[in-house]
Amino acid sequence: MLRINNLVKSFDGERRRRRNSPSAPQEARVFAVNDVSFNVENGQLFTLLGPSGCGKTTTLRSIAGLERPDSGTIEVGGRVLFSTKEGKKPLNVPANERGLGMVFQSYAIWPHMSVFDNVAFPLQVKKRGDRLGRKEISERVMRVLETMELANLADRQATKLSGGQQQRLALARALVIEPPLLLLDEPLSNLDAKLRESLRYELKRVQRELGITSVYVTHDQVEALALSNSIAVMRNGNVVQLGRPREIYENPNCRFVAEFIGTSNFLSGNVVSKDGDRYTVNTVDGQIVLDSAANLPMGTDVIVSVRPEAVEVSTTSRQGEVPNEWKGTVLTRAYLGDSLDHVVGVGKHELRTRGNPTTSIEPGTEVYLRMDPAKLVLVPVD
Ligand SMILES: Nc1ncnc2c1ncn2[C@@H]1O[C@H](COP(=O)(O)OP(=O)(O)OP(=O)(O)O)[C@@H](O)[C@H]1O
Repeated sequence: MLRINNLVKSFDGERRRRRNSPSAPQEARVFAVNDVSFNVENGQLFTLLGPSGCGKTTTLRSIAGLERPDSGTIEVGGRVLFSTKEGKKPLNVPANERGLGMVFQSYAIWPHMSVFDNVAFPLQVKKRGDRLGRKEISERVMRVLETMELANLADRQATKLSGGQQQRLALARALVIEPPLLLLDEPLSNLDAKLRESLRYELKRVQRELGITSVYVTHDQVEALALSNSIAVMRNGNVVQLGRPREIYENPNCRFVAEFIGTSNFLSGNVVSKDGDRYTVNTVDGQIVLDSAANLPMGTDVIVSVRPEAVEVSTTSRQGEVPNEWKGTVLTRAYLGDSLDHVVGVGKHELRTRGNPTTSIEPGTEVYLRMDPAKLVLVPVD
């Protein structure tokens, strides 16, 4: 449904020109999007995830037609919206002719209109040939309002809605034109945590029910994991990893991704032996064995990423029965409601563990940490 190929968008750097030195050099151009390619299948929710400034919004705005890329191609449903293919005339379909649905962080509903009119407006301003009759508009608006659970508020003035209802209205307005592609830029970030969580599921339900292909921008990894069929993790204008949520969480391909998605312990070491998929890694505090499909030669410097939930903490030893048992001392613990974290000092390392809240061990206690080889991830050194 959506194909992005080799998209590049740069901006002028800041001109450090002072009044007394007008010839001061301009800073290098900022490559907000630097050779980004990805495809989104029909009916999928695809998320661009990354820290502030990594190029998510610029990618989305380029798809929307609100930024003019330097080069690349953008295709929606087989229709080329932007292209700078060599030897061909550049093509750039204006934003208002792309027919895409957009929802932004600031929901920008029209305050002087009712809920119904807000949703009807995009249909009423369609070009004469494409315009629907009054009855058809009314039916379509009410259908979308029902999906968004706003039908009973159709006559209410838009400003007299709660934040969550206003955001649902913004979504209804984007959906009513039945766009081939829906673009969402941090649509939930203005809402409080509880509302954000409930709207997240609502959004997923609507997206799945309507089968609408969507591109979602967020810096919130929990939101990305909960909502997406696929995630592209971005850094400095590049996509560093692209995959399904579980793949990205369980098999981050570099330290940046492992750090950005969830919490991880990192153990530096080097490969001392390899037998099939089973690696042995030496660290300053002991050996670790783990399973990895990576193909790394002996002596390679690596990082072993250990998710807190992959570490079992216990006051009794099973030395000799299971691999990867390390002895340490509990430094702190934190009760998180549905789980309990211990931070355990082992030599030079401090490892965070996460487990059932019924296991709570006093700081200062000597404990044994056990790490399941199948749950550890070998991450190449960046
Ligand atoms: N109009 C502009 N002029 C100059 N630089 C810009 C412009 N828009 C974006 N940039 C720069 O491009 C880079 C990517 O910005 P972008 O807004 O796409 O990032 P983002 O990942 O969406 O960040 P955020 O989550 O903070 O919105 C940043 O370094 C930003 O400063």
